[in-house]
Amino acid sequence: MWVFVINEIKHERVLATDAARNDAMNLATAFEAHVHSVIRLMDTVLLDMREDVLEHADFAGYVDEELAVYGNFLTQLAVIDKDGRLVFSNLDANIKPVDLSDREHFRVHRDHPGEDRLFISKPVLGRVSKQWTIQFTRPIHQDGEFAGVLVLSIPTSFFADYYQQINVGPNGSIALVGTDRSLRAIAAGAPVVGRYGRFKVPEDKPYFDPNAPARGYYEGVSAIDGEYRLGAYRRLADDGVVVVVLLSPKDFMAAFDERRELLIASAGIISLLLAAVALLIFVLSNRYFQSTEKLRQAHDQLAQLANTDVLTGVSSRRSFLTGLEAELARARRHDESLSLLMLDIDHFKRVNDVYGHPIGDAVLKQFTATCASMLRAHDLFGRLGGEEFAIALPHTDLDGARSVAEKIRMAIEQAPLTTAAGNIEITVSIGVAQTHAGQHEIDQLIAWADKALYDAKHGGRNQVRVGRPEDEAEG
Ligand SMILES: Nc1nc2c(ncn2[C@@H]2O[C@H](COP(=O)(O)OP(=O)(O)OP(=O)(O)O)[C@@H](O)[C@H]2O)c(=O)[nH]1
Repeated sequence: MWVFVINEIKHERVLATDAARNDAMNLATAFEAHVHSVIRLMDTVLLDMREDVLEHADFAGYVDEELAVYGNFLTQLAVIDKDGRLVFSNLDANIKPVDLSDREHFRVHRDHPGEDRLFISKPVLGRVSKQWTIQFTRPIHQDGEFAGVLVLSIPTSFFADYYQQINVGPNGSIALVGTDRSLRAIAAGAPVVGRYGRFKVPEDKPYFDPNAPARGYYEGVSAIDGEYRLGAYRRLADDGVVVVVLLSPKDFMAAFDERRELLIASAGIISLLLAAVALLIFVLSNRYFQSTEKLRQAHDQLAQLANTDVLTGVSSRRSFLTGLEAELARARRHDESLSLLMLDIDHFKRVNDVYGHPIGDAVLKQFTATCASMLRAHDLFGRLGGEEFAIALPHTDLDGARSVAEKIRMAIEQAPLTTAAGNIEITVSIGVAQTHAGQHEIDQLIAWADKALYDAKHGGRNQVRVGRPEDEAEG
């Protein structure tokens, strides 16, 4: 999810920047058209008035008529003679000649007497008008000689006020820059108007390069206020001016910043929710596994209890019979012998009667321990009930089984069992039966072993008897 959010933010940043570049260029294109038409208009007025000046000795009346057409926005029409003296201004009928020979808009025409071209000056503080104005000038020629300069002034605010109406954001600006690096007009948040005339736009701007395209983008830090901006420019090469639109990321990235914060906040909330859900799942599953584990342990305990005789620790009757069935099946599969011993302690009742039931229990435990010590790991030993036990001997034929039974009988007879009531001697009677390749059922095998045990008891006890299938048949 965070990968998506980061990619989305990157993508939207690119989109916001692209949109700002488009906006800047669209504005620059619109202002270029505006500047172009203003310049053409100024030049037309200049040319008309020059005709009036040249053709009418009392041209002042014609000038007033012409200026009235354009309302207030033309500040002044002035005539400078060939020596640079201001000899006419529509603002002051009784003007005293003012020396303007140092002004660029005079010198540029005087120094190129063969040329009749429009010149647009940088803003100057008018010595008569007392306003910051831009001068549109044309030379006056009489009899092929340079005779002076006609000056039409408009206030810098003419452009700036117009630009100010356009929303370029609180930190954006629109400027009309001369290719001589002086600002002609600017509408911006920064207070730069008072610096007209002194301020020079840094020369590293791409639009000052005569080989650069007439329109383009650039970005960088403003020389006026040090703020980073994205710019679009359009150059009017013939008129020596460039229209520059500067937009600030503070403005055009504001919507993007809001959206980025929204995206990050949303992703954060979703992450927290996912973490909470993951934690919940972890806690629940942990509890589930814990309870499952407890259940499994309880189940194992129950199975253990069900399969084991509590007193002696040997297999319970049910478990022993299940094991015996499995061994019969295995003997059947592997064509092997399987023998069964049935054991019954002789006169066990007397032990209980003489020593008490707890001592009887202790005797039972020691009896099973003695028997178990004589068995192999895969032999089965179970308590069928009371003092009656059974032992299954896999892979064991009748001789082998009889031998095991005899060893057990002797061990019980010879090893008196140690109890709290002293040593107690007991004996055991054992019946043996055998089947080969599992060809008989479990009940039959048990019956034969039972019969052999019965024989041992009636034969005098403390002995081993063998029950054979043929005995059953004969019996
Ligand atoms: N202490 C104790 N005695 C038990 C337990 N289970 C059975 N008995 C006793 O074992 C005795 C079995 O007696 P009988 O079946 O008469 O046989 P016996 O006395 O062993 O005589 P024979 O089998 O004929 O040699 C009974 O007194 C039962 O109460 C037990 O778990 N603990």
